[in-house]
Amino acid sequence: MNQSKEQRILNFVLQNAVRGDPCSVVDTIDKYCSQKEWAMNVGNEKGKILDKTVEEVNPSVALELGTYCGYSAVRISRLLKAGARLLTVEFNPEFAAIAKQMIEFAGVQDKVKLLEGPSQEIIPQLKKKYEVDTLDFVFLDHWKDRYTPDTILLQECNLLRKGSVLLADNVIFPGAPDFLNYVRKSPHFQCTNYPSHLEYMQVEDAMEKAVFLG
Ligand SMILES: CCCNc1ncnc2c1ncn2[C@@H]1O[C@H](/C=C/CNC(=O)c2cc(-c3ccc(F)cc3)cc(O)c2O)[C@H](C)[C@H]1O
Ligand SMILES: [Mg+2]
Repeated sequence: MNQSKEQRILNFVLQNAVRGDPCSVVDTIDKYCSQKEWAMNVGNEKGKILDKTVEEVNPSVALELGTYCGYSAVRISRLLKAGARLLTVEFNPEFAAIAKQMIEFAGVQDKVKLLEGPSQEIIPQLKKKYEVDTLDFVFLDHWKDRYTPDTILLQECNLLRKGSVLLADNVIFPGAPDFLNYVRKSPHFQCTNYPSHLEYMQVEDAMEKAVFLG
């Protein structure tokens, strides 16, 4: 049975990155996906916007929707202070298994909890089952038509507090038009757009930051 692209990415990391070094894992994925096979990791250009936002927020509790291979989970968790944690949600078991190995190889497993299942089921469990009070930071990078329903669900579950920061990937390409419409029209969010480019390509893309106002 021939390997999946995601398995090939993981193997390339296991053979070429430095175990326990999250930066080398991120750089090695970027090397593979820019030179050999494109994949939908946030990439290095938008990754720098993600880094800056995470450093600004300095979250104690962060949530990621759409783990995929674990690129942004490793990228985010490498910046977290001692004791801080990232909860990352992935409903595809094959991708969850890849991401788990990626996270462990990078040595960030103590900071990252991978929750396997659909976000619409996991989000309502965060308070009771995963002992979350409120979320300081949320990275949205799953199916683009799920950004809005999950943002509404986060509010309904009282998981956002005044100052909680949402950062959404791909608001230009593939695009998340209803999400942009929702957060920019809502009196509960203060939005900022960060123009960039699609990972590993010269296609325009952007990230949107939406700060919850309470
Ligand atoms: C209903 C379940 C919802 N709840 C869910 N709960 C848990 N996990 C979920 C849920 N919904 C999805 N996931 C997981 O998240 C991942 C999905 C990620 C999706 N990302 C894109 O589609 C994209 C496309 C392009 C792109 C650009 C140019 C192109 F030409 C082609 C593609 C670029 C990009 O940067 C992109 O992030 C993973 C594959 C999938 O299993
Ligand atoms: Mg993306």
